[in-house]
Formats: sequence, structure tokens, C-alpha cells
Amino acid sequence: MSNSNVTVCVRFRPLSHKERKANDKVCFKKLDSESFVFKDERDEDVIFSFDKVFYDDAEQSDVYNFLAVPIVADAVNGINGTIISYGQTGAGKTYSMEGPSILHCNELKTGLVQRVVNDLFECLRTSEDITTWTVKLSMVEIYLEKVRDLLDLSKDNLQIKESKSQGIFIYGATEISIMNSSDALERLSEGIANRAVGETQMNLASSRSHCVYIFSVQHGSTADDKVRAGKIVLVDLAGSEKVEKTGAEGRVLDEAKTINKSLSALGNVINALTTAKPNHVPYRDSKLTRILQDALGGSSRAALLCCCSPSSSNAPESLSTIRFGTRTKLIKTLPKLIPNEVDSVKKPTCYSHDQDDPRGRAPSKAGSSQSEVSDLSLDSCDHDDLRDRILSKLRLSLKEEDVDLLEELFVQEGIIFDPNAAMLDIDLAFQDVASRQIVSLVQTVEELTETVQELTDENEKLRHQLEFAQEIAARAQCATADRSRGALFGFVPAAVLRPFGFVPD
Ligand SMILES: Nc1ncnc2c1ncn2[C@@H]1O[C@H](COP(=O)(O)OP(=O)(O)OP(=O)(O)O)[C@@H](O)[C@H]1O
Repeated sequence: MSNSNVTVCVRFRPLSHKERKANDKVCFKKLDSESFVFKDERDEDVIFSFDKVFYDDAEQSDVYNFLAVPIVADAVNGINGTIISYGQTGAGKTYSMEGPSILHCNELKTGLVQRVVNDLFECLRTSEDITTWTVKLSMVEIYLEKVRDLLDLSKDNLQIKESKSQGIFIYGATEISIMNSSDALERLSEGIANRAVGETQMNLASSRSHCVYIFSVQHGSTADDKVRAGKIVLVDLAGSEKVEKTGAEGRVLDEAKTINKSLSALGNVINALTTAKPNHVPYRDSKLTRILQDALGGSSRAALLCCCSPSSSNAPESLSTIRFGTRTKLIKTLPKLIPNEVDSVKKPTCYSHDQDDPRGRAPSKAGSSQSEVSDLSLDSCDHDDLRDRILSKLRLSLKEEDVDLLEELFVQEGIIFDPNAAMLDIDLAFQDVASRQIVSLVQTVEELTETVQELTDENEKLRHQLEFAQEIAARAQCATADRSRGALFGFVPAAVLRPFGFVPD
């Protein structure tokens, strides 16, 4: 494996029935499990090497074991991980991610997503140190630069935010608590079905949107009494083929352009990350790159699966996918992977070994579903305790009087001391109040600057008026003096008065 945080693999699917029938030739020559020969743009043989190459005989479990096992293990240790499938339409991205069906497929064909889920619960259940845990699922798709919640279709334009504690996250995305793998798979299939609903409603083809699965894991451990939080993000990207080749028109053309834009934004981010000292990495250029910011920027582990058609009729698209993989392999982020340790107020409230039934299912409350849609609820935390914890945390970095002021403001917000408030709400309320304070301070400074300017102008005006008044007064004084002198010595000739200074020379 490379010394990068990003593992890059290539997968050639088998020739399809149609390709076989058309007598298509295979466009690559296998060298070994890490390299192959492929003709470049000038029709010259080039050797390409990756962390691993999966050929048509590779099994789904091979891909999982190489690509995903380390990521699942890391997530349980509190390190975030992302797995991305990239390639042209029909190259095998969804097959690799989901297999032929998320719910109904045999062990051989089971995709990465199901295997991740199975292993995740297996790790949590069998670890002797882990006492309690929560696993949550969110599922969104990015279509025409909008983030749509696949677990709640009414949320069709979610925003991507960043916080110190959580990094990049999708604000307001539905999070479903899942108890075990079969529960997870049912929820996943609902999300996938929602994607299909969208497809018929909007006449979409799956390859025109990017699909993002997010599993958030939190667990407490007896070993060090710490709470760890890790995230596994799986991304099934839209097809990477060129617009010209699709012959698209109208809305389909717009879709293709948006996909191309977000994929080229992804390429630009990767290019920026492969330069020695990137000045600016354009994560904000698309929703996709923003969501992948943590994955590519070095704070988490990432794996890219470049899916290729083996057919010579798709050789240019496959070459472009391979080149994308080659560039990604050059990302040399420092492996600064620090486990996310969570403040104890976020302790997972959920499921322990004891609560599992023999099949690994946690008990459900009567009348409630196995899964519950929720945010990070703090229901186990006592109201006053929560307030004290938050305020003492704030006191570490702020002045006492500022904390008092914030306390007042938070109370006005009416969120922070609600024991049922989600940590996310608290975080956002804090950011909100802080940013409102900043905005109001900036406004105050602007107003003060304006007032100072007005006063300076006024002052200047008054100074002029004063000088003018002084001059008038001086002239009036002179005139009065002249008049009195005239009255006193009016009958005396000036020549007589001059030597005594009563008239000017
Ligand atoms: N490794 C594989 N083994 C067997 N069949 C495969 C493999 N990879 C892909 N296929 C088959 O090839 C076809 C296209 O694959 P898939 O739908 O995964 O492509 P895709 O890249 O996700 O396309 P799109 O971008 O349109 O969603 C499917 O019928 C799938 O079953």
C-alpha cells in the first residue's frame, strides 16, 4: 500500500453479454495483481500500477477485504473513512457497491455496502472493550448540485456545513439509528427505492446522480473510558463519460454538464492536493467535493475504486478513469489520523451486548419500529449537569464575563439548556449566536465609524463658522473703534492724530 491516506484500485468487470456478442476485444493486458498494460492516447503501451487491480475473476469479497476492511476497523477506532466508486456508466460502480440487489443476493455477489454493515456490527458485538454503541445511517444523493435526502424525500436541498467537532456534515439529513445489519439493509433498500422513485418522477437514470451512504458509529469502551466516533462514507458516483459522447440534449444535457462539472471539480481538488504545497484547494466548487473534503484532505482514510469496462469499444473512457486513478494516487496527505474522541456528554445511549437478542437484534419498544429516526439525543443527561459542562468548557477558552454574556444569549435562544436538544443544535446555536454577535459587533463598528466621520465633518464645519465669526467680530470691533475715534477726534485732522497712533499710517 502507498504511504498516502488514499488507496486506489482499478476493477475491470467481465465483458458483458452484449460486448461478447459484438466480439469486442479486451483492451488491457494483465501483468500482475497491481499492474496492467493499457494503450494510451497515442496508441502506445503504457504500464499502469495501483495498490491493487481486480480483474474479471475477482470476487466481491476480494474487493471488500482489500479496500474496506481497514476502513471499517478504523471507523470502530474513531477514524473516519470514505470509499468512492468512480467510472463511466455501466462500468460496475453500483455492482461493486451494492451487488445486484441490496437485499436479495447470494454471499458471492454481496456488495461493499452490505459487507461494511455486517462487519461493522460484528466488530461492535465481538469487541470485549466496547460496552455501548450507536450506529446511524444517512443516505443522500447529489443531483443537479442539490443534496436530496433519500430517507426523507421532502428534504430536497440540504446544506453542507462544517463544525469543529464534526468536520463536514450534511445539516438536517435524516439519521436513522440502526440496531443490526438486517435492520440496516432494510433501511438501505428503502433509500435505494426512494432513489428509484426519484428516477421515475424526474425521469432520472441512477448514473446521473451521486449517491452517498453515511454510517456514523459511536461507542464507549471499558478500556479507557473514552467515547469514540467514526464515520464511514460510501459514494457511488455518477457516470464519468464525456458529454459529447452521450449526445445529450435539453435537461439531460444540463444533467451531464453538472455531473461533468462536479467530477472535474473533484479532479481539480485532486490536482491541488497533489501539488507540493497547495495554496488553495477548491473544495467549495461543488457539493460533491465539499462532502468529500475530509476524506481527501487528510483527516480520514479514503479508498477509490476505479471501475472500468474491459471492452475496447470503451477504451477511451477506461483510459480516462485510469488516469483519474493515477492522479489520485499522487495525493500524499500526511497520515495524521487521529481518533475522534467525543465529549462525554455525547456518550452513546444505545445498545450493548446485553441488550442484543441471540440474533444480534436489540430489543424494540412495544409499538415502535426497530429503527428510530433521531438526532444525537441527550436524554440521558441531566439538565443542570449539561449546562455546567457546557459553561465550564466555554470558560476554558473565553473570559468569565463573556461566558456570562453567552449564557444569557443562549438562554434567550432557548435551546442550549433544553436537555432534549441535539448536540448538533447546540453546536449550531453556539455558532449562530457567535456569528450574530460578530455581525452585530461589525455593524456597531461601522456605525461608530460613520458617527466619528459625521462628528469630524461637523467639527470642521463649526471650526469654519467659528473662524468666520471671529473675523466678523474682529472687523466689528475695528469698526466700532474707528467710530469712537471719529466721535472723539472727528474735528482733529488726521495728520495731527497720526503721531499718537490714533489713525493708521
Ligand atoms: N464485476 C462484475 N461482475 C459481474 N457483473 C458485473 C460486474 N460489474 C458490473 N457488472 C454488471 O454490469 C452492468 C453495469 O454495472 P453497474 O450498474 O454496476 O454500472 P455502473 O457503473 O453503476 O453504471 P451507472 O453509472 O449507470 O449506474 C450490470 O448489469 C452489472 O450487473
